[in-house]
Amino acid sequence: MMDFISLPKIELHAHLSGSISRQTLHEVWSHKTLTNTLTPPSLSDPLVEMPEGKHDYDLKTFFPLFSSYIYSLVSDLWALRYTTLAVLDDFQADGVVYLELRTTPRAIPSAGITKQLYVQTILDCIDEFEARDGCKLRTKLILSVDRRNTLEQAEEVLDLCLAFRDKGVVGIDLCGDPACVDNLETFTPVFQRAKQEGLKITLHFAEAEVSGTEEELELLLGWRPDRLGHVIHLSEGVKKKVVERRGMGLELCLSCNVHAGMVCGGFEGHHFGEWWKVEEVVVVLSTDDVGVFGSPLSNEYVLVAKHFGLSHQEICDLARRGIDVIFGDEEEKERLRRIMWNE
Ligand SMILES: CNc1ncnc2c1ncn2[C@@H]1O[C@H](COP(=O)(O)O)[C@@H](O)[C@H]1O
Repeated sequence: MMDFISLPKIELHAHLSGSISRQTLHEVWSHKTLTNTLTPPSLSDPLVEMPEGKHDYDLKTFFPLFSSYIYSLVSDLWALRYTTLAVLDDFQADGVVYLELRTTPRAIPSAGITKQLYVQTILDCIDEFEARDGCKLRTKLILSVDRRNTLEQAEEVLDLCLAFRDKGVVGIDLCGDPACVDNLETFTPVFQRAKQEGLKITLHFAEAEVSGTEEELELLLGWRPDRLGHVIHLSEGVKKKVVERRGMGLELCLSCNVHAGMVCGGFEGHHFGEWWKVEEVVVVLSTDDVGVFGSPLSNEYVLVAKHFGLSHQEICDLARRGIDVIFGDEEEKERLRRIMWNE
């Protein structure tokens, strides 16, 4: 039996706030309860609010979880640092050697946190973590534009990407509730400027039926993304266009899609089966929100081995191919080529 935790892995689609484990959220809650800093004081224990084993959040219940609960816990510098370091620890313990974490810059006025300080704090945590003895995990940051953003807010995200690009920010993302489909054209100048500046682009793509219209997907492809996340509701025509782009990274999140009911037919029916052998694209298994959906990256590899019959060699090849589509530099790619398993 292959050791899927020891297998060196690359994670490219992980949302910071969604990657915080329930245990870590519980620790934050306990600390705030003891220090009388919980707001509101009636906020329930994460282990009660999100019981261990509950992973059936769908797209309707999932997004409010952040705005109405998790953000109330991660609401000051201490909690932001504590949870970010715990997330890095969790990925490292699962055998992840290269991580691109993404997050939506969030100002927290009650704690004196600007979006700039939010990003700086996360980058500081990454530096601190990497300076630890024996640390094998290297982490880069992607900043997310939320579909609900205004043009000004999206511009702000891009400005932050550019301001922090020498300090660990490597790309820009479009995320958020796929039911918000009206605003997208507004963002075109932002993603055009990102491209001109040489920033890498990844987009949540055809995550839900409403966000899988020909019109939307054409628009998103027009921004010339380097990678696409989820890629679920694609017409044959759009699939062909994705293939024709050659070398496009596809961040596929099996457990998230199955637990959230975003795909039909369970794991066997997941479109991983359709894409993983397509030579023109690079499939990268990803967790999306391991804190919510509960399946660490090692388990995503277990799942594809089990449901799609990948051999030991095919698992190693799948993990290594991700190197080609990371947003990190050549030096990082070289490091990964040295440490990732060939066989
Ligand atoms: C089903 N998968 C998904 N689809 C779309 N957006 C998602 C997502 N999972 C997470 N997010 C986005 O990430 C935010 C939380 O992390 P950050 O505060 O940014 O670190 C969510 O509010 C949502 O906008």
